[in-house]
Amino acid sequence: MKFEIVVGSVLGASEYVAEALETMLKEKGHTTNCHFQPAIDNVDLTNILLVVTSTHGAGDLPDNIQEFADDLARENLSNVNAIIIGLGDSSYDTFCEGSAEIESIIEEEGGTLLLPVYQIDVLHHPIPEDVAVEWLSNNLDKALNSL
Ligand SMILES: Cc1cc2nc3c(=O)[nH]c(=O)nc-3n(C[C@H](O)[C@H](O)[C@H](O)COP(=O)(O)O)c2cc1C
Repeated sequence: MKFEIVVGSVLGASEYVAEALETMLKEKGHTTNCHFQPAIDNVDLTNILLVVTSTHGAGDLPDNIQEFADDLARENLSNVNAIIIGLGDSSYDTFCEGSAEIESIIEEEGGTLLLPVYQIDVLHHPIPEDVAVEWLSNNLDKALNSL
């Protein structure tokens, strides 16, 4: 399968997660395009959309993914299959709201989430790429079987 990995990050943690996921997916024989500065025109939405994003500000998406999210909300996503991983810190009462925003956009525009959103609390998982790789490895077959 082909994956478009779209990253929202301020401090780099989500980028590490995306890179680790990319390595794992390639090891399993999949193809990946990783977008650290995502632009809707460069993301092939016929592939599986894998969004990895943190939350910043007061529950906001990182700046680098904001325009992509706005553009995504203007698309018809009825043929889009997506997986979302959110990074956040549960000491904020806006825990992982950035990933929740992406989830809302995908659902409102008719897209399909292949798995429930996986939220990583960096307070408890200081190396988020480890749990992200473990989670996606364990759930990939289930996600792909639903296609
Ligand atoms: C200024 C600032 C604001 C943050 N706001 C939130 C927030 O509202 N909700 C949340 O869940 N996490 C919040 N976080 C935690 C980050 O999402 C978390 O540290 C994440 O791992 C950062 O990933 P990144 O390096 O990819 O940006 C905030 C972190 C900082 C430094």
